[in-house]
Amino acid sequence: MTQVPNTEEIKKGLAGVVVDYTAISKVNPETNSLLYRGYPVQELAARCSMEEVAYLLWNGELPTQDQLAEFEARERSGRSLDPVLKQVVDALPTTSHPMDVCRTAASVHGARNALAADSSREANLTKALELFAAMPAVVAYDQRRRRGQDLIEPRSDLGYAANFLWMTFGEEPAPEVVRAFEVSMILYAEHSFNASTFTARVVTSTLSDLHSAVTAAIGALKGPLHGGANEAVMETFEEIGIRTDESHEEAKTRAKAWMDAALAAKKKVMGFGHRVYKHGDSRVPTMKAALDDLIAFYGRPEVLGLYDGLEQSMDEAKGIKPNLDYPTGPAYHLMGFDIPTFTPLFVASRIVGWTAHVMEQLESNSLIRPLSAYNGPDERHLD
Ligand SMILES: CC(=O)SCCNC(=O)CCNC(=O)[C@H](O)C(C)(C)COP(=O)(O)OP(=O)(O)OC[C@H]1O[C@@H](n2cnc3c(N)ncnc32)[C@H](O)[C@@H]1OP(=O)(O)O
Ligand SMILES: O=C([O-])CC(=O)C(=O)O
Repeated sequence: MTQVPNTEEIKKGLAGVVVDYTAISKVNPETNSLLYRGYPVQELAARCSMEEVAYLLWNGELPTQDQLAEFEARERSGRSLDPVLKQVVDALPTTSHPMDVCRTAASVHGARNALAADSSREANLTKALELFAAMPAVVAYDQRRRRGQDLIEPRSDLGYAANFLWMTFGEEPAPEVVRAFEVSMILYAEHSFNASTFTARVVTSTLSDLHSAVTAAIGALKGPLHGGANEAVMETFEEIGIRTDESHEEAKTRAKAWMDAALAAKKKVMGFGHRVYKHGDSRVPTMKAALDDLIAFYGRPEVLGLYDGLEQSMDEAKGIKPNLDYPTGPAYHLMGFDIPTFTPLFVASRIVGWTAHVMEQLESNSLIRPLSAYNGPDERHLD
């Protein structure tokens, strides 16, 4: 390609630009499908644990029973909140967003890691697993301290998803809730060259380290056009008003009226639309089924009414479909998470995808450095 920028080649937002190969996941908007290392994500969500999916994304194959046992043992041994990290978290104001706490925690993890500067695949696999194991404690404790509650120690008899809920709420979670939560974690784990993963790859392409890449990716995920949308969805539900005494139909009617007014005011409604999927997000049906199970479990038809009303009105007015952040928002609300904890939950899961991409980028690295077309003042000189 010529080094003299051709303005006709400008692709704002890199829309439609194919930047590199990846063998980690395949997003196919034509068939509305998503494969992790060749496996449909729906099959993985139905039949696998989050630990198995993490192993698959990092290693390319599902684990044997022995490999899984070893992997689980390592994950379980890394779940406690490092006392130094706890001091750092405690020193951060509760007015800060929990995503700022996550970003700080990832950075502190790197600064305290003996392997920080070692970017061999072996060291990166170790650091990725350590971060994956440790982040739930940060997310769970941060929500608890904001509620004036103490740290809960992890339980090594529970799987990743059940332990995450245990450390957040200090109660043995119901199997229905664990399953819905685990499905959300699996669906959030990986999605090719999305903005935060691309950020991680850009950082890695400079031969910087894994924790720097993850820290930067957390910053990219925070925005409401990306991961921050799951929080914004629930803020919309709250703005419309969640009335537990309302029927499905009553709630749906109010939600439709809210959406009609929002679209008439040319508002962008978070949780809808996607850069790649234009006919619906491949993950939504699976997460919607998990949300339906939660709604039945908690007996909350009015939440479904709000969900259906917004979705239907948006579809009728603009034909724009929900993305994954749309069903996860109300699902996390029903599970009892506070809204500002929603995007940190996404972080805890996406750490797997980001770090898989860090390792892949290093396998055939090329510095990521596109061109720009200058449109500032013509050359001029100091008087
Ligand atoms: C897990 C995830 O990160 S999924 C994404 C989460 N993000 C959100 O939910 C934020 C809301 N959605 C959006 O802002 C967008 O749909 C994006 C950023 C996700 C994708 O954006 P793009 O591919 O750049 O599409 P773009 O924003 O140009 O939208 C195309 C048209 O659809 C409209 N549109 C897209 N999404 C929405 C929405 N959520 N609400 C209202 N209108 C929308 C745009 O206004 C635009 O209309 P126009 O052509 O009349 O100007
Ligand atoms: O792919 C994207 O652009 C955003 C997304 O859905 C994700 O990161 O899961």
